[in-house]
Amino acid sequence: MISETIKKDGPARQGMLANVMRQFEHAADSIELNPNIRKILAITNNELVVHFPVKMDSGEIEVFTGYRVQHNNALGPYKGGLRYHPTVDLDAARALAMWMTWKTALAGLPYGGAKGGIQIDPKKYSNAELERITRRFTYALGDNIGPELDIPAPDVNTNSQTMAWILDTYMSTRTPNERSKNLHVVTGKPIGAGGSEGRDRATGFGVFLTVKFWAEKEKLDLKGKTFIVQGFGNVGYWASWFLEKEGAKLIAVQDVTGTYYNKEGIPVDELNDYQKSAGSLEGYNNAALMANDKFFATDCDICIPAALGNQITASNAHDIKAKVIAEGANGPTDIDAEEVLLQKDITIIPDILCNSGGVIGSYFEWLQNRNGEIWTMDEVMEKLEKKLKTSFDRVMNLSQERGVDTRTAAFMIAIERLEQAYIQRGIFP
Ligand SMILES: NC(=O)C1=CN([C@@H]2O[C@H](COP(=O)(O)OP(=O)(O)OC[C@H]3O[C@@H](n4cnc5c(N)ncnc54)[C@H](O)[C@@H]3O)[C@@H](O)[C@H]2O)C=CC1
Ligand SMILES: O=C(O)CCC(=O)C(=O)O
Repeated sequence: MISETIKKDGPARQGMLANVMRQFEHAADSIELNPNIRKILAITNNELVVHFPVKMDSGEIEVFTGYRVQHNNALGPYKGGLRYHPTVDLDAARALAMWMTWKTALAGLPYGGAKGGIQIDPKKYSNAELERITRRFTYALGDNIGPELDIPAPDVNTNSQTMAWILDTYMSTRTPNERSKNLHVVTGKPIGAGGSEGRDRATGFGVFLTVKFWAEKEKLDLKGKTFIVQGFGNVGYWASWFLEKEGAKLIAVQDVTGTYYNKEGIPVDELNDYQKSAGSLEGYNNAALMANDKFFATDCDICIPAALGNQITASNAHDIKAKVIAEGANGPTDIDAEEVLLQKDITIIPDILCNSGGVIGSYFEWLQNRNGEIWTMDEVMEKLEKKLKTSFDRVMNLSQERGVDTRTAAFMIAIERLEQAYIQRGIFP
């Protein structure tokens, strides 16, 4: 049981799991969540750990460890990304799966929450090896994923190509008659393989939209505002692209190789072109190198963590100067940092709201595959904006009405939706 694991290890274990559990417990207290439902939501439904062998280019065999944690499916099939990273383990997958449950519930989607991945540093492997690793992982997951059961999507170090390999491998295990009915086993696919227009940019677009809604609420103009971005991958790039288009200026960016600063502004597409040719931001010379631990202290209006969890901590939160933190990443702010930020009156657009454009885009892809439809980019973006605006307003209104912080408000809406589902089904009157 998750709660027991955390209690046993005590407060010294400040991982993402401890954070999500404390966020959950705080919101559950605030809505006086039915104690029986609380027990159910505090644990994961299923946890799968697989070890699978793969032949490397050298001919040697390596054995990899993969995870898929399915937290809850009261509202629909499990949904959530697959991460390829050395930090992926059972606790990370549990935490990220729980966040998915709250995220899909808050967005009003017919989904539950799951997450998984492989404990691997993908940079060490060739493309051909990554393809074989992904295909063997898919075999190992077997019938634990499926278009109406558990639908993976991209996350850190996975992309549309990874999803296409999973789709192809999964389909090869179906009978010929079933194959075309399984396109929606994964989302975030390339367009030609059943993907949706707009899913590539959906998360970053959603991050941008929530910043735009915040600015409108505060009666601020985004034109001329400065922003910093940690992580220049799928989420960081697209969030930057849309913000720049609105007239805001990217002045600092950090990736795994370092931190790059230019107070005159860093052109987003130029930076992306550089990254595409160089493989990372390393060596980008239209910006000065800056100490990594000074990144969050940069003088700016908007701060977008869009990399890994637990990046904003008690040790750097005091120095943050931004007026708003838009959490593109999952779990970037730990509990202690959150207290500091709230005291400093910095607005947090919480991850389960801020980055929910991704799973909303995935839902649109899944619906199109399921119904044999193809939507245009404009349709996708319009529907996404409408859904996000509804969520954003609900969170901000509840936060104001109940006098709670924005994260707690977002969790309250999500958890109440789940509570209602259990009660209406008559299991826990
Ligand atoms: N891809 C998606 O649709 C969604 C992603 N997210 C979350 O957004 C975050 C980023 O995901 P993606 O952009 O998809 O990943 P990605 O793999 O495309 O990019 C990750 C970026 O983070 C950087 N990074 C990695 N470790 C770092 C470190 N220690 N310090 C600074 N930068 C570091 C990498 O260099 C890279 O620029 C993750 O937390 C993910 O869970 C959330 C919702 C959906
Ligand atoms: O698109 C999806 O299904 C989920 C993406 C994801 O992993 C996330 O929102 O954290």
